[in-house]
Amino acid sequence: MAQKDKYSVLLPTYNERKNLPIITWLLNKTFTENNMDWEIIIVDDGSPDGTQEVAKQLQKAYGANHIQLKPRAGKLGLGTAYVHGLQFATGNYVIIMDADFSHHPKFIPRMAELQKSQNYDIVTGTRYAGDGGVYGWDLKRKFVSRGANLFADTVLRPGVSDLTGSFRLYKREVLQKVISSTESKGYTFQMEMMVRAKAMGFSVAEVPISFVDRVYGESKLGGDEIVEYAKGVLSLWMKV
Ligand SMILES: Nc1nc2c(ncn2[C@@H]2O[C@H](COP(=O)(O)OP(=O)(O)O[C@H]3O[C@H](CO)[C@@H](O)[C@H](O)[C@@H]3O)[C@@H](O)[C@H]2O)c(=O)[nH]1
Ligand SMILES: [Mg+2]
Repeated sequence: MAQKDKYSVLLPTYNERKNLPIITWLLNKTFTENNMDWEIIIVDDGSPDGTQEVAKQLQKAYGANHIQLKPRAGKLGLGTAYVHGLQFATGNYVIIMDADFSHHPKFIPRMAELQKSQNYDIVTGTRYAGDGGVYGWDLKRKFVSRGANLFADTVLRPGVSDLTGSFRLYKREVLQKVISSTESKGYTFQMEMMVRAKAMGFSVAEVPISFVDRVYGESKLGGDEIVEYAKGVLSLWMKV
């Protein structure tokens, strides 16, 4: 008999003490209601706000079979947080998402269903197709995000509507292959992953999602990340 599918969620956190209990509760609810096997791998980068203490409480509440804690000593960036977390994933599918409930777990069953329908390698959430959208960002942040997508799309033509978004479902071995060829460390990571996945011939489907800006805490996206991103697009253009 085939083994039952299991979904491993990689959840990078930096100062998400207030968000973590709610996102965990929502994930548990979604997976339980949809009869899906699950685990969450929390990769906390030594958050000064005590995120790890909260994570330990959650592990007690939901069980170590559902919550793995895989912290790192300091803030080493979003891209490498996924690389770190992936080593511990026991599921045959891996979901990456943000911990600040900008990515609502309610989209996960839809992503899983679409994946199954044609055995897709990757299903990505998109803010920029169908009834997807962004809520709560100011004009400047919207402009930066749109501009970043347009820039990469024009230069690299991967044919995916949301390149910088990070709500995605992968077959585990596909994520392993793509991640091992990816060089970016920070926010550029998502875009590089998708461009490389397409270049490697993996199939990608899209689910429109609504991205809602965080309620608690602050975004960690800074000006230097934007410069890194532009550099990342151009260096991929030379390579892929
Ligand atoms: N472990 C770890 N986690 C991090 C780090 N930097 C950010 N995070 C975590 O990564 C998630 C996203 O970070 P945010 O700071 O909330 O990102 P955002 O500004 O809302 O950006 C969103 O949009 C970007 C552009 O579309 C996306 O690239 C990004 O992934 C995210 O979806 C959150 O769970 C945050 O705690 C880090 O260095 N280390
Ligand atoms: Mg956020």
